[in-house]
Amino acid sequence: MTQQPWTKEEFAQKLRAKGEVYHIYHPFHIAMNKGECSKEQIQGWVANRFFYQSAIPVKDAGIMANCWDMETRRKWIQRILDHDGEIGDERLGGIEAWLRLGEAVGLTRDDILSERLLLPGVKFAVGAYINFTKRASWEEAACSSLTEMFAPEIHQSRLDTWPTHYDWIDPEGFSYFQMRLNQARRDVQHGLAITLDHFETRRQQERALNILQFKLDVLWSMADAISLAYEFDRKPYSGIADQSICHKGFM
Ligand SMILES: O=C(O)c1cc(C(=O)O)c2c(n1)C(=O)C(=O)c1cc(C(=O)O)[nH]c1-2
Repeated sequence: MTQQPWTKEEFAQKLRAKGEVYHIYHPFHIAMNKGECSKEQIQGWVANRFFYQSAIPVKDAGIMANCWDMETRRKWIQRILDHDGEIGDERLGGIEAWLRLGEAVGLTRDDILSERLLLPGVKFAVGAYINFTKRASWEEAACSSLTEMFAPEIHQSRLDTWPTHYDWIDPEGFSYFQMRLNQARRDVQHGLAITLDHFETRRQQERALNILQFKLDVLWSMADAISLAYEFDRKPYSGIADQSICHKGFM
């Protein structure tokens, strides 16, 4: 027997309920916001998360390349500009703001851009996200961005706790988190409207929940890789080879 679709309110509620397994609850992130991370752990997280940051506009350009709806593209393009910044606009793009966060935690730009601290596990998780959004329809890809529903809370928790716990971090570095509060809320309004309209049958709605779970898995896997390397001191090839080995390219 085919099950009745959930109403839009019920469906939105089910999507929001997925926040229960957001990476804000990952032990590494909990420790980070309690002030329990060392400088090296914070640096490892910032350098690795940079790869996610720099992948976001590539991911969004891929979504736009699959999208024949002009109204959607006119809104979606803003996500690329938020991260890349606009020529002639003195506001920081997200990628530049993240590089400044890197400097604020004591890394050089080269430490980050050279990818020498990048962990293969983080790279694979980010690659899975990019590849999913390339293959999926733009509506499904939009749905996969909905972990952003939960992101303002994690950005806010960093703004609330880091300045006291990590007073060695130059506060200028926090502007990325500040900027994302409103940008993420606006992105979510758009992504959620697409999702609620597109996934109509119960089967489709369940698929949307599965897509959101996929994205939660991406984020959790990144945190796992960072935690293994920096919390449990088990970087890849630990004890057998140079621990900064990681293949280049191949996305
Ligand atoms: O710091 C975080 O925990 C976090 C999480 C997420 C997320 O939930 O995907 C994003 C961001 N930050 C972020 O800064 C960002 O620009 C972003 C874009 C997207 C996306 O899927 O399109 N997620 C996120």
